[in-house]
Amino acid sequence: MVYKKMGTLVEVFSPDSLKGRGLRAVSTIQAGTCVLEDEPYVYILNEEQLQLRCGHCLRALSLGNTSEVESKNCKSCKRVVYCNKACKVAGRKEHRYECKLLQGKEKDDVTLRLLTKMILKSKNYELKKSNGTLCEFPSSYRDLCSFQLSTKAQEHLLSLFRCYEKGWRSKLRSHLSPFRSQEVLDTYQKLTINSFSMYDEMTRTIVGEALYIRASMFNHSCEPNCTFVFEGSRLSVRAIKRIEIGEECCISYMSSLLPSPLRREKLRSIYGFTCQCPRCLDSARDNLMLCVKCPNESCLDPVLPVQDGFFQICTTCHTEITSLEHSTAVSRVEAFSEEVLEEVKKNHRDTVEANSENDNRLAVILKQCLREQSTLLHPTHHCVMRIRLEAMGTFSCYGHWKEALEASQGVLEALRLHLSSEDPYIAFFLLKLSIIHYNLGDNTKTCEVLEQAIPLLETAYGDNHLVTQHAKDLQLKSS
Ligand SMILES: C[S@@+](CC[C@H](N)C(=O)[O-])C[C@H]1O[C@@H](n2cnc3c(N)ncnc32)[C@H](O)[C@@H]1O
Repeated sequence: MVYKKMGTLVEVFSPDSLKGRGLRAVSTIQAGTCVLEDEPYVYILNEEQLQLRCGHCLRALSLGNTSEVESKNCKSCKRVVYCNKACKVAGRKEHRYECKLLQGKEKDDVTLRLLTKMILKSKNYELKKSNGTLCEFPSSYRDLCSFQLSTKAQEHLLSLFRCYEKGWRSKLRSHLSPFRSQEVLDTYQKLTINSFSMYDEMTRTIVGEALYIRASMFNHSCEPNCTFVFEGSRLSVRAIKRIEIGEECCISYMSSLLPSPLRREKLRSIYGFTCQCPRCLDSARDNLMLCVKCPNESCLDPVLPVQDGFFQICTTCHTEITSLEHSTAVSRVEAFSEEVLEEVKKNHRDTVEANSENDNRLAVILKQCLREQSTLLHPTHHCVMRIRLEAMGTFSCYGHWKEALEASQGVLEALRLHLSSEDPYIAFFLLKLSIIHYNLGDNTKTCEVLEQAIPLLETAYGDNHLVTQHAKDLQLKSS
C-alpha cells in the first residue's frame, strides 16, 4: 500500500484490518499544532438555528432589526437568513440544493434533509459496485467507509425517506427522477458514520450537521491526542498532546464524560465497532463515574459498583449497601438525570428567552435533579457531572450567576479525575467558570481561573480562535 500525505503533517495509512484507514504523523507534532483543516463537502443548519444564524458563515445574528433581516432572507424559501449581501451571494450555490427542501410540507428532519441535499449535490455521483475494500486515499465522498444497516433498519429508513420526499418533490423540476433506494441507503450509510455535528464553540450548542471528506479519515480513541474545533463551518483538527512520528492521530467521536460501558455501547450502535482504546481496556478506570455515596452520613465516601445495580461495602467505614431498595433508587435517579438532560437538549438554551416559562421550568427540574442526586450519587458520578454542567450553562444563560456558581461546585475536581489534563473540555469549563466569577464581580477569581484556562485554550482552539480571544479580553477587563 502506498501511503499518501494529507496536508503536510499526516498521511493516510492502515492501522489494522478492523479500523480500515486512519491518519498518522509523518513528523513529530507538538501540542497546539493544527494537524488538518477542512471545509465541508455538505452542511446544513438545524431547523431551530435557521433563523438565528447566517446560512453561509453560520455567525449568530442579532435579530434586532427584523426588516433588515427580512431583506437578507432567501426570497424563495424564506427560511434561510444571511448576515450580509456577500454571504448571500457566496451561500447561493450551496443553498440551491436545499431551498426546495425547506419549502416542503413535511416536518423538517435534519438527517433526511442532509441526506437529500447530499444526493442532490452529487447527482453526477454514480454508485460504483464495491468489492468491499477501501481505496487508499479518499478524494470524494464515494470513497468514505460505510456501516451496513440491518434489513429492518433499511426498511424503516426508506419509509421515512419516502414520506419526507413527498413533501418537497412537487417543488422540484419534474424531470428529476426519484432517487433509487440503493442510492438513498448507500448515502445514508456513509453519512451516519462520517458526519460531524457542528458546534457554536462559544456555547457548545450543536447548530448543524456536516460531512468533511478529509477529516473523516480520523479514527476514534476515548483518550485522543487530537481534538476538533469549528470556526463557522470550517473544521480544524488540532493536536492536544505531543504526537510522535508514526503515531496514529485520533479524535473522540463522543463525550468523554460517559463511563466506558456506555461509551462502548454508543460506539457499537452508531459506528459499528468495539472500542479497544487503552481507556476502554482498563475496566476499573471509569468505575468512579458510577460511584454512589456511602449512606453513612459521617462518611459519604465513594462506593464502587460491583455489577449492574449492586455496590461494594464502603472501604472507609465498612457500611454495607445490600438493599434492593437502594439500587432501585440509584437506577431511578440515573434515569431521571438522563430525562432531564434530554429535556434541556430539546429546549435549546440559546433559543429561549430569559424569564420565559421555559426558563423557570428548566431551572426547576435541574434543581430537583441536583437535590435527588445529592443524597445518593457521589460527586464523581457521570450523571452528577453532566447535570451540574448543564445547570451551570443554563443558569449562566439566564443570568442566574449565583446559581450557576453553585452548580459548578465539585465539577472541576471530577473533570480532572476523569479526563486527561489536556482535554479541551477542562479548558472550556474553566472559561465558563471565569465568566461566572466575572459576572459576580469577583475580578480576583476571574483572573485566577483564566490563568489556568488560557494556555489550555491556546492549545485546543489556537491563539486566534474566538473562544481564546474571548478569554483574553475577559482577562484584560478584569485585571
Ligand atoms: C469516520 S470513519 C474513520 C475512517 C475509517 N477508518 C476509514 O477507513 O474510512 C469511522 C469508522 O472507522 C472505524 N473506526 C474508527 N475508529 C475506530 C476504532 N477505534 N476501532 C475500530 N474501528 C474504528 C469504524 O468502522 C468507524 O465506523
